[in-house]
Amino acid sequence: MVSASKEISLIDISPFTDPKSSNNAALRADVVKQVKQSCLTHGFFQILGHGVPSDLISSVFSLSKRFFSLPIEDKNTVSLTKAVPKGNSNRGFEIIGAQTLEKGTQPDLKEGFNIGHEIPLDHEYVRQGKFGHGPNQWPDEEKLSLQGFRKDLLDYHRRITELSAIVMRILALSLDLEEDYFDGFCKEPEVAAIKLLHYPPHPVNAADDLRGAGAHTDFGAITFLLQDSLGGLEVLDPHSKTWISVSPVPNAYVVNLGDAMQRWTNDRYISNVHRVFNRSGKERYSIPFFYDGNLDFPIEPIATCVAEGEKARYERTTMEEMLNQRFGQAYKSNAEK
Ligand SMILES: O=C(O)CCC(=O)C(=O)O
Ligand SMILES: [Fe+2]
Repeated sequence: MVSASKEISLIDISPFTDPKSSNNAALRADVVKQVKQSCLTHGFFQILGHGVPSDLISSVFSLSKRFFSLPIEDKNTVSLTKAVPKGNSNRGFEIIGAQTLEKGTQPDLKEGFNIGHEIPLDHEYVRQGKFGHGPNQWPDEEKLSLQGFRKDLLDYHRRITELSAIVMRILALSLDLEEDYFDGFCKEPEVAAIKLLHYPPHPVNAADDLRGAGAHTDFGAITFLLQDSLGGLEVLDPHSKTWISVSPVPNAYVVNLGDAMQRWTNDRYISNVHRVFNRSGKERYSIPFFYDGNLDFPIEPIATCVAEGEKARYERTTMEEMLNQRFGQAYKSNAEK
């Protein structure tokens, strides 16, 4: 059963983004309280007042639609299989079925395009063979009528990275930490990545084990998702174990916590299970941004999240170890088939 999403709060974070209200302590405290409540219950909320320009959001959506509507041969000019270093970079276009996010289901009915911070081939993460890292692949804008693709996507990457740092500050405050507690986590935005996604309509007679995106939790710290007006994102309600559909709100971000946040908070905050079915009968587009910080940043329960007498539920690990393991699983389950 899927119910509507009044459970997922819509929070105006402008007291943290708009200089006009940013010295109003009461408004800021109210935002922190609402965010905390959402993190404790669903690990999902939506935000408005985020400051990312709506014309940039529209442009990124329309570039994404133009890209995915190209013939497969054109999309394959920037195929993930051509990314360098070979086999180790996840920058570029991935075909329908490249990922299987839920074990035991068919490969996901979605195609994607991964774009990260612009890094050169001699960047230290690339030289060290860190998984997923390589230079971006850019389509030929003139030939494929994608003028502005690179500029707008990089602009978007910069804006959403800035927003992520602000939301991490709100999260730090919600955990009774200094506002700048997580600042070191994303000193350099190499790891944070945009994923353009396209979901064809879910076939009416599809087998039971077909998903747009299979049930999963997100790998990193926090995800900022733009979804179009069609809906289709579902979040598991941890109490009733029913699926809640996340209603699209124009220009709002769906924000959800990833596994690193659940570990930091010793399970107080939830990295919640979610999935996608595009039952709209139309082409669905969404744009997640995965805010995964510096690879060597330690991930272990934070002292304020472990009460006296309580045990830390997780060993110390790093962002790199967490990402390697989860990425490996999501792509490996296909390779094994
Ligand atoms: O497309 C969506 O609405 C969600 C995608 C998602 O959950 C993911 O890529 O991790
Ligand atoms: Fe996700």
